[in-house]
Amino acid sequence: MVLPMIFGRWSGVVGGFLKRCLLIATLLKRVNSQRKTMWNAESRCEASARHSSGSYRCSSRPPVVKLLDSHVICFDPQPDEKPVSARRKGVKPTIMRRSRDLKYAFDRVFNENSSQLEVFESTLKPFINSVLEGYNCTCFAYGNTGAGKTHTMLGNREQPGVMVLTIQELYAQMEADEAKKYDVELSYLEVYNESLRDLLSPSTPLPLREDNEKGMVVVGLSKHKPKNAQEVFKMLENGNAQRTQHPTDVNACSSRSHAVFQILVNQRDRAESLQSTVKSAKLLLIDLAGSERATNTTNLGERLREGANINKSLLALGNCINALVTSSKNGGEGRRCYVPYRDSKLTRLLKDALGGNCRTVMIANISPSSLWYEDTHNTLKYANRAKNIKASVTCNKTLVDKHVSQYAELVTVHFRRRFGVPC
Ligand SMILES: Nc1ncnc2c1ncn2[C@@H]1O[C@H](COP(=O)(O)OP(=O)(O)OP(=O)(O)O)[C@@H](O)[C@H]1O
Repeated sequence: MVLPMIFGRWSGVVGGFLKRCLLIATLLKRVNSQRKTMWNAESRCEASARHSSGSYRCSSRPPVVKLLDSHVICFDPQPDEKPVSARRKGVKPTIMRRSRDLKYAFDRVFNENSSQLEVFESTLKPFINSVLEGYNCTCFAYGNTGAGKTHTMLGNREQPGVMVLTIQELYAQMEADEAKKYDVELSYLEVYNESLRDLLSPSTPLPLREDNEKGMVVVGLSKHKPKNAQEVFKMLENGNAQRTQHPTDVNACSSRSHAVFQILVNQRDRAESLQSTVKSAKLLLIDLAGSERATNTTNLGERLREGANINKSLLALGNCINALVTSSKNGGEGRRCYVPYRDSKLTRLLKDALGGNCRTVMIANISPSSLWYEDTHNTLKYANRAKNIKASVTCNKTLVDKHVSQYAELVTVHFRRRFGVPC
């Protein structure tokens, strides 16, 4: 069933830490060339079927958001003025509540007709070059349950999401680069009810440890070395089949866990020399579970417990964002704020992505329906705050000197190449 636009889903993108200045710079505070915060915002509305059982039956009220242009979205807009003739006849306005007319600006706000490709091009595509240059990057989708996060991140066969498009583009660029040798390692896990589970090699809950050099390490997480994009898609599919999803009254296929897909790209020069540059970068693609109000749902038992854990971790994420924003504001004056990363597994995992050496793009998915009035407002406030986080990013590059014992081997290789002797 195709429903009118008003009942569809809107998804938004708030992007951050992009080095290139894409869009609305006016709201963004720049520090220096290495410390720039950029955020994108997108909003899309889908004229698609909606799971609308029980209390989620579609409303005929006007949408609670209005796109002013590709950078600004208005929450709770003033209702359009009624024609004078209608007012004279005593026709009541359709919206009785006081309009707040709040405007939020982001790097990019998409409309209901934006394709997955457009979303990808404004969010993750610029990150592919960054990853190949040795910068850590993260993309995560945030929003209330049923707002379209999984659709944006994973999509489906007809409309592949940004994760799929990113993998495709990443492999295309690596294969086209003849000067470098790439080595890809990936892992896929979920945070379910505050425990970590491997999605590619199901096991008991995994512990999380902090390592001085490697950052956060999930002990026992399986690592895989795909040879091409097709193998990555297969792993992604297998992992998604293992992910905890259950129908709720909001979403027939609701994600009950946060899914974290990690790709580690190592690269070095193909040409043999005594000194070579090794670059490595981590790309995290995260589909967060959706926030849900117990009063807005009829979830009971296990679903209610899952919902409470999801909300708890998203609240912890919000607290970290608040603290990081305060730190960014105080940064210049030397006052740093305590960031409560340890409040949840999710924030511990995302520590580097949020406040470390990482470029991050946040995708904020929202619904235009007045049924989600408070949730949509919260998502916009969340994203609006997050765009003020400033990151300091550096390239993960090491110069490797060959050991003397390897010199003889190198000389032989050069000699053979020069005289056409097969190695
Ligand atoms: N842009 C879109 N185009 C077409 N269908 C969409 C779009 N956004 C969402 N949907 C559909 O809406 C439903 C709910 O979306 P989705 O599962 O992505 O929500 P979610 O935010 O991930 O929810 P949860 O947090 O509960 O997992 C799905 O059936 C999905 O296919």
